[in-house]
Amino acid sequence: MKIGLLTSGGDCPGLNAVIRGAVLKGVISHTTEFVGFRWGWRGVVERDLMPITRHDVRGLARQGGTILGSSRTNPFEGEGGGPENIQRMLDEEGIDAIIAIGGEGTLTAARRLYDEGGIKVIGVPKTIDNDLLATDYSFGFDTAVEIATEAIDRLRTTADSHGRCMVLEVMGRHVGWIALHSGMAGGAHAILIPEQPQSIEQICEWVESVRERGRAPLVVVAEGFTLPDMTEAHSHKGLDAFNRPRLGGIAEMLAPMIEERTGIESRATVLGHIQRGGEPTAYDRVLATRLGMAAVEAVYDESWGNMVTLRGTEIKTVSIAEATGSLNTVPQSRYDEARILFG
Ligand SMILES: Nc1ncnc2c1ncn2[C@@H]1O[C@H](COP(=O)(O)OP(=O)(O)OP(=O)(O)O)[C@@H](O)[C@H]1O
Ligand SMILES: O=P(O)(O)OC[C@H]1O[C@](O)(CO)[C@@H](O)[C@@H]1O
Ligand SMILES: [Mg+2]
Repeated sequence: MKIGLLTSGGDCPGLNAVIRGAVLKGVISHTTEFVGFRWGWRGVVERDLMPITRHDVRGLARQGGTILGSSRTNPFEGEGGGPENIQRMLDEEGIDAIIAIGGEGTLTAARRLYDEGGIKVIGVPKTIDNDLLATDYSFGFDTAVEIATEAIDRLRTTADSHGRCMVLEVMGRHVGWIALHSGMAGGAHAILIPEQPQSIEQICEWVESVRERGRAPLVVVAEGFTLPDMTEAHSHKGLDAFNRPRLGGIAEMLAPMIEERTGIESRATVLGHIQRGGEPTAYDRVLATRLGMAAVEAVYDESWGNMVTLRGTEIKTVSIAEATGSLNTVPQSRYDEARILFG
């Protein structure tokens, strides 16, 4: 059995741990050979691959990024794209199956390749945003929350020194999980997420009540948050490779609005890709390793078109089609719980 691995979409701490988990499981429990496609689906379409041995994955569990590289290439486009060309390439390379590690887009593409051309593919979900419905948690999320929480802790001391209001922007294109968890962990005085538009008046009310108690207000905002009069998330950095607006900058918009209305000197910090870089936490290393191992088992079970997933504490297999239908948004009850701590 020869398996091709690829990592696609935005990178995420834990991708290398998945690769290591898969390779060790395959080599130790079976006699699997592995190759890696470089730069996600681009490596599939352009036949850019490299062998991966047990030696190559040594020490990888703690290494951030992905040794294979990633991109947002569409596997249905280009000369070598589409199920027929891909199947021909797999046959010529002697590759029996693909394990695609990626977010909702990557997994959707994987499922289409299976549905439309019978490509033998298994998915592994990744996203720091934790927005995939079929998995209770995705690896990378815990690491991002740790980094954001550390940022809040650091902002708090400088905010206290100057009596300033700090607005920290974290990632979260469609959902506010990183903001919610880091905000709760760091004791933020307001958490603003895409699922819950809030008026500037309400935000300022929270900020002023913090000041009245003699504290320096700390607001955490997800990049996808909107004020009620905004029709889409704030973006001023153009489009990404898949023609979606690059988000970022809502904190820089909110901080002067807060300062103007409350008279409290305010500062914005955009955490950005720092949340996606560096070593994964122990939790993410374990989760990613288990998912990598389970993906290899799913290949031997011929569970094509499915992805591995965390359900409670168990790793299960679910249909990608089911998994990518809608997003894992922050439920109202979780926001209401956090809201008790605001102001
Ligand atoms: N419906 C689709 N059909 C075919 N290809 C798709 C589809 N959706 C996405 N893709 C391809 O998969 C690539 C990866 O998707 P995307 O850029 O959304 O990353 P992702 O895997 O969802 O990770 P991230 O969490 O960073 O968004 C896209 O750039 C696109 O080329
Ligand atoms: O790496 P890029 O293309 O800037 O993507 C950024 C996006 O990727 C994510 O980090 C993960 O989907 C989002 O939170 C963010 O909007
Ligand atoms: Mg995506």
